[in-house]
Amino acid sequence: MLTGTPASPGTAVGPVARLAPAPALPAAKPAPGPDEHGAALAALDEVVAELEARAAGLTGELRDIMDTQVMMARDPSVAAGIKAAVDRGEPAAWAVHEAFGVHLEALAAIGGYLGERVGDLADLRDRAVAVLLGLPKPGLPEGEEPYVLVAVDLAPADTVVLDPARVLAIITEKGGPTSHTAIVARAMGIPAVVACAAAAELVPGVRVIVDGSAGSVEVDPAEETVVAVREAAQARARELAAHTGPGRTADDHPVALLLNIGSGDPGGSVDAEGVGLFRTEFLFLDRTQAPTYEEQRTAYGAVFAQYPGRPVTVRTLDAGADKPLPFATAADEPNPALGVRGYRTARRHPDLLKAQLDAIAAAAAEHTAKVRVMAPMIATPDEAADFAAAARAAGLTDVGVMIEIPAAALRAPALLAEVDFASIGTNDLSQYTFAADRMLGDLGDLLDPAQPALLTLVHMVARAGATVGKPVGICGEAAADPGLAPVLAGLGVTSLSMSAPAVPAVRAALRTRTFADCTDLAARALK
Ligand SMILES: C=C(OP(=O)(O)O)C(=O)O
Ligand SMILES: [Mg+2]
Repeated sequence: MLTGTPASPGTAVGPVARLAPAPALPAAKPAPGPDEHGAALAALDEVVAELEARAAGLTGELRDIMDTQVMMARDPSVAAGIKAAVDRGEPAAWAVHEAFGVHLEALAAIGGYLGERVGDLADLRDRAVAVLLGLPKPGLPEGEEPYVLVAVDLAPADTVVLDPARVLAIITEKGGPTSHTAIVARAMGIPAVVACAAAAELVPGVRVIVDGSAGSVEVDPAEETVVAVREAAQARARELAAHTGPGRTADDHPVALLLNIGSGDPGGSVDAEGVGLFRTEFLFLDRTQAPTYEEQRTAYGAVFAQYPGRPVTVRTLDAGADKPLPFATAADEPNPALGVRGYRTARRHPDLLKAQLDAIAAAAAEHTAKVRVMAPMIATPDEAADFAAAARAAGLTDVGVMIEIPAAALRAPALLAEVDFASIGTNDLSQYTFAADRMLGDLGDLLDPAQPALLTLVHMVARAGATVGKPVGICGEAAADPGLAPVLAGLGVTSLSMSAPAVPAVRAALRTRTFADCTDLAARALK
């Protein structure tokens, strides 16, 4: 039995498949053939064709990530670098390696968001080199058999093409519960265990049982165990399907179940009461300039159209830190998580916020969705008041703030006096309460949303909301945890917002307890 950090709930059984490693250039360099330049370009064409085929079935943010990678492969300076190396007598694989290497160093030196694309460029290089050396391409295993994917960590380009029909579960040696891998796995409903260092020893083909709720991996289980796990999973699926409709406890205390959406909106057909967090960053990422007012208005309208009569909570741009933007974020901040990010971006770029609020208001006027708007990373009542004034000036009437900074939770009554609702972002609130980088798997214990200090802050905000009769929801990953949902309800939150696959288990967890059970659990959790 191996243990790691639970990252996406559910159990699965299947054979291990590993992410193919990057190919290494052989120590002995062969003499160049007659057309090394042609061979190198053909290998690059093959890689591009494959990436384009992957991109074809995608939309939104995932599509953008793939398109950018294709653009990198097509960059004329890469072709020029290959030609120069071949002219100096390098064989094709070496020429490709060298040409990409120059760009890799340059990107890494720039740092920030561009620096983070180093992995994408290295992936292109490795794919082309693998073609030239006749080795398997790095990345996801090929073939049709479903498997349990094991990796050190997953590159964004790998996570975007994960197929839930083939990937039964994910185990990574690194990564934390709020890492990219974990978020994508939860959004796709794939069980996952991260920060499982011992997974390094798992050999391809061995059968494992992955329990994404417990964070455990059983290696080579007995047949009876496999049968029992499969039966339990089927029974669980039947139990979840038995509950539908709005979120409420066994004695009908309402806790609204809302969706977290971004570019990949699951649409209005999901059995949820509306949208609790519409992340708008996807419109702004991978671009050199902000999207225009018209572009934004169209994009927001397309989402509002999916939720007639239901709440859609739009979060204004949350740039900076893990989401740097060339036109909005300074590349040289020594500590971007504590920098000019989230709502603070409006200090330098008030025009960005104004255009966004205007576009949201214009799109809202064209649809019946109950559009709410909230700002990320609000720290003080003054910021809440300024944001509320800007949103109301744009014509928006239901205005809120995210509580992601301990200062905001501590002053919740004063903040709530300025706005209509609050939504607690537990991912960042954990990070700032525990001074623990939300991406670090090593600090998973501190980032555990059941930490009493975090629950104490949630309680303070929920109580402040109850006192003045204003809703206080949670839209961080804590809201997707069925084990924690009754505790959060008992602390007094009025809604839980999560990715679509998480809704049924959270709904069932609430339905099977009375509100008195929930308050009792909450009191015990606080202790
Ligand atoms: C919901 C949150 O925002 P994000 O994950 O987008 O920072 C959060 O911080 O909990
Ligand atoms: Mg946040």
